[in-house]
Order: sequence, then C-alpha cells, then structure tokens
Amino acid sequence: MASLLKKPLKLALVQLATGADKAANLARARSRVLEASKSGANLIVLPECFNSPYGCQYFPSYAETLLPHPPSKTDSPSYHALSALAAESKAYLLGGSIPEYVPSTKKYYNTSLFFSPKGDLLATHRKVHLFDIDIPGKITFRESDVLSPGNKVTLVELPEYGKIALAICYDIRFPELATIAARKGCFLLLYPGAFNLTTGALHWELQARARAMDNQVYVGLCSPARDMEASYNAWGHSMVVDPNAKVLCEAGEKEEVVYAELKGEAIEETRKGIPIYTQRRFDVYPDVSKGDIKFDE
Ligand SMILES: NC(=O)CCC(=O)C(=O)O
Repeated sequence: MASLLKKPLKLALVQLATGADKAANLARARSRVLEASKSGANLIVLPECFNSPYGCQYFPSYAETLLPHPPSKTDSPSYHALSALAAESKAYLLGGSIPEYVPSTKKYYNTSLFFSPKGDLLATHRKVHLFDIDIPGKITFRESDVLSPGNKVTLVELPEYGKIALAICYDIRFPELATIAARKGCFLLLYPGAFNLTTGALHWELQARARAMDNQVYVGLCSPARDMEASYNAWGHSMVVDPNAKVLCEAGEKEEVVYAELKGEAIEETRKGIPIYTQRRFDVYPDVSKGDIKFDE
C-alpha cells in the first residue's frame, strides 16, 4: 500500500503572542513564520485568531471579508499578508483563523486560510462546531452569540506529501471529523485552537492524543501564547502528536515555535502493529466516512 505521507515533512507550530493591534499581530506572525521557514519547515501553522484577541466582543471589529475571491487588500489585509508570507517562506502556511464577515448574509465565521508555497489559497475552513460552553464558576463562552458555523469537512491535497485535514479548536471534540479525515486518507489533522486554563488543563493534550490514537495519524494543535492581561487566557502548549499518540514536541505558555519531523513509516508501523484499520466491524456499526458528508476537497 502506498504511504499516506510520500516524503518526510517538517511541521512548525507558531505559538504566537497576539494583542489588540492587528498590524502588529501580522508583523509578528511574519517574523515568526520566516524564522520557521529558515529552520527548514515545510508546513507552518499559526493559531486560532492569530490576527486579533479571542473573544465574541472582538469578532465584528476584526472581521475581514474574503468573498468574492480574491478579496481586495482593504477587505482582507490578513489574506494578502498570508499569501505573500507563504510565497516568501516557500512553505505551506495555515493562517489558523481570522474572524470572517460575509456582507451578503451579514454572518460572521471563524475561518482559517491555507496557502500553497506559491502563495495560492488552497482551502478555507469555517469552524464547524461553535464553542458554546458553561462551566459554572469557571468559564462561560458562547461563540454562537456572534458567529455562524461552517458546514463542511475540509481536506487538502499537498501534491508532494499527501492529504491533510483542517479544523479549528472546539472541532477537535467531535471525533467524527477526525475519523472521516483519516479514512479519506489524511496523514495529518491540524487544529489551530485557543483552549483556556480550565479546559486546557483538563483536555488539551488528551484530545490531541485521542484523535491521534483513534486514527493512527499525526495531530498538530497550535495555540496563541498565554496572556494573563487578556480577557481570555489561552492555554498555550501547542503540540504535535505522532500516530502512536506520543507527544513529539510541546511549547510552554509563552511565544515559541515548535517543530516535528513527520514520516510516513510512523503511520505504517503503528497500523501494522495495532491493525485496527483492518479490524473494523462495519457489519455491526456504520462507517462514519460513508454517506452524505459535505466535503471541501
Ligand atoms: N476556541 C475554542 O474553540 C475553545 C475550545 C475549548 O476551550 C474547549 O475546551 O474545547
């Protein structure tokens, strides 16, 4: 069987310190992405809401308009900054997410943008599962007060490497997305995400390792750096997990770039040793990757 990952890939996660100044966030992202590309990264990831603070009160004022494609520089400075940066760094670049506004429907989304090493937009992913939680005395958050959900599974083909899946933060709690992506042949699931001090301590690493273990693929989670002065305190701890659920690299809480070398053999060896791939009982339960699924491939 052909390898899901055709050749080794160096993945970089940029755990960016973001603030209120969008231009400063973009400039900071640029210098960290260029640093990662100088270190040989082939695929570089920026966090959820990398160009703005994270919070419902911020989404409208930071939102950019992406459609019709390509957007003007006024409609989406972040699109143009990311496109130029991908081309300059000659690496695939995932702009973890930005708040997006669609004037025709007056809807806001939490949207990531994925660029080729030539600076072409290959995919966008609108967060499918909105972060609405209420843990009394700890954290209440309702993205759905402002945002609308996306409605597709996003898979992207990188011709020299293979297929990857894009999702955002709270999407990781819904294992169906990960399973569908893995069964469709992805070698890597990427989740830019801003967990917080409550749920980060509980579930950040557990979710990453669970998605990797269940699906025997690589998983990357990229957080903003923690800022205790901000209204929302991101967990940090960006990490890459291997197909055997082992953490390959992990950031601390501050701004940092972490790297991992991904290899196709690791997926094959894991699946050979524990062959759940050939042991599924679709005569007992359904295959979630079959049926009426909305894809953007
Ligand atoms: N930005 C998010 O979606 C946060 C998700 C989160 O913290 C969680 O626990 O899930």
